[in-house]
Amino acid sequence: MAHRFPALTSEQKKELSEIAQRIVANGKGILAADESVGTMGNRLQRIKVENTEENRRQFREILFTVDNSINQSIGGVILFHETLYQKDSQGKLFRNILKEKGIVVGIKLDQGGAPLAGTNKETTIQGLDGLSERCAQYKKDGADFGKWRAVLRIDNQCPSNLAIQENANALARYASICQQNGLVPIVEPEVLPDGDHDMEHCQYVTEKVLAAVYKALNDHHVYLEGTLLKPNMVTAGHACTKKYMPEQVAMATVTALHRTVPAAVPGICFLSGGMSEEDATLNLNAINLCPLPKPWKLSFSFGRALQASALAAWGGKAANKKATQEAFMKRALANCQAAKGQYVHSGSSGAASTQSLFTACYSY
Ligand SMILES: O=P(O)(O)OC[C@@]1(O)O[C@H](CO)[C@@H](O)[C@@H]1O
Repeated sequence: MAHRFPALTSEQKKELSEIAQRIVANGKGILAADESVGTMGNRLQRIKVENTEENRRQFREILFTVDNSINQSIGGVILFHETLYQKDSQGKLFRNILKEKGIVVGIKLDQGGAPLAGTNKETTIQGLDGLSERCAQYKKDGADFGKWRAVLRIDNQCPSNLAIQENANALARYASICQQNGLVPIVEPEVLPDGDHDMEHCQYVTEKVLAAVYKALNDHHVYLEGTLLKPNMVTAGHACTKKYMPEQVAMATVTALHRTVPAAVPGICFLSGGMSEEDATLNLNAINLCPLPKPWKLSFSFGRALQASALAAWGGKAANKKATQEAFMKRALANCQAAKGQYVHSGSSGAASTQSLFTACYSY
């Protein structure tokens, strides 16, 4: 079959691949600060702070106004719609603050799950209708990448073939629409850590899911060099009694990726999925030290594992700004080192950094 209807011009491809590479250059990763209003509410509840627009804005202002040297470890920040249009207390748009630091601005594009009838509580993700128009507007408003999270569960008869195919197709359709509008798509098929399955089963499922995702991306003519993957690390289920070392997680994770993700993909930025901050960093470090071929940058796109200590340090009080920024900077630096396989655990982590951040059936 001849390639008669190219999806993108060479200029579009160049722009997309440059954006993707910038985000993951030199051990940089992504701060996933795209919690929806409800998810942010759960986070704020843990520190007994009311979930108001002003409180969400204040916490994010503290993160985004951290010292400029953050740009050595954070290459991109994913924002929720509300945050893209919010300003700091001096009236400056957050997105401009980030851009001036040389950080690429991203936007969450998926709009939550809808049940797949006839399955064991599986879902597909909504948000494809009108997506092209939304992407065009976000690009005008300063975003250069998008994010879409699809969720797969491990359980009795899960993930079903239907859930795998449907979510892979939705991710590919989203990726294609993003690229048409100049946004690098972050493709996030998350296999949830809920369950008592062992690590080997997670690896099996992750491989099935990723293989379907890359088949669908190819079917939809997605330009892989202008994408980033955001997968789960391969771990045992949260309720599994068997425990695994970071080296074992790393071997299972890189094996699964090696079998399914083409070398054309510039970067793989893991989600943290409820691991403690320290576990997420140690696993990422082990992944980068894994002695298998690794043709992609292996980095992070953490939400909980980059913000838990910072949230705890903040506690809703402006007076804690310095401590909050220090906590955030510390995790960002640790993960940047881990993305280069250079993280050395100091043994002096604060309580918040070793606390499990797991939430059952984590959704929006
Ligand atoms: O698993 P983590 O690292 O905490 O978050 C990963 C993530 O995809 O899941 C969240 C879903 O609301 C998003 O905020 C975030 O981008």
